[in-house]
Amino acid sequence: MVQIPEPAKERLLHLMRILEQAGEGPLTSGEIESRTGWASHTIRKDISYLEGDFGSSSGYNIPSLTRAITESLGLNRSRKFCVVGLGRLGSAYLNFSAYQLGEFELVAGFDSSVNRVEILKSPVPLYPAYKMPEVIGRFGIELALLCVPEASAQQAAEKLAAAGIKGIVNFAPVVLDISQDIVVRNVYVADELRSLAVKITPEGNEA
Ligand SMILES: NC(=O)c1ccc[n+]([C@@H]2O[C@H](COP(=O)([O-])OP(=O)(O)OC[C@H]3O[C@@H](n4cnc5c(N)ncnc54)[C@H](O)[C@@H]3O)[C@@H](O)[C@H]2O)c1
Repeated sequence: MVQIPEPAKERLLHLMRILEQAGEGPLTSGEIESRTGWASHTIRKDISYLEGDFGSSSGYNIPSLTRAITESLGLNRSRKFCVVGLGRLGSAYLNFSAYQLGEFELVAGFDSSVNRVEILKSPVPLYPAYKMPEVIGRFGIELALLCVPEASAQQAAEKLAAAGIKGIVNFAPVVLDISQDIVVRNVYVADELRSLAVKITPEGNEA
């Protein structure tokens, strides 16, 4: 199988979201360019990593291209995930409707506060944090959204690692020090704002 470079994978994931919203199609590389700002040759190069025939002169066939991206990126099977830390942020993710879209299945929530677990209304079962090893193993949970305070994040991540979790989306503003076998994505709003600020600041302008 062709090795797809990481930046191309990121763009293909973004393209998948565009395809999901594009309706019947077909969709031309020019239309993709105008929605993303990526150069047409970059789009064509990214799509060339995929196996199959999606058409291109009059536009890409949306269902075929979506299927090819899904298969090439290994997204063609369902994965179970949990939310750890059920405060303001974590409890919002418990009810996020996008999870009903398919490939990710929310199966459990955990919090160190037994009281929180008992009072919160949730579409999935909630457990005290000490049950993470048992529940994660029993359901085969692969991924976790980590929504605990900064001071608890490292310890909670270590517990998730010991329980066999494979990937963590870390919302706490701390860089986790855990096994490199576990994939971590850090999601910080402050970083996104910084990234915007960098982009809108003219080069060399220190103000
Ligand atoms: N990434 C972002 O852009 C962004 C935005 C907002 C908040 N945050 C971060 O998200 C985290 C959660 O924020 P919040 O406002 O929901 O906090 P919160 O205080 O409302 O909730 C935290 C929850 O985590 C639980 N908890 C604490 N230690 C735990 C552990 N070891 N195991 C399981 N549960 C544990 C607490 O009982 C509490 O219910 C914080 O680190 C915050 O800085 C990030």
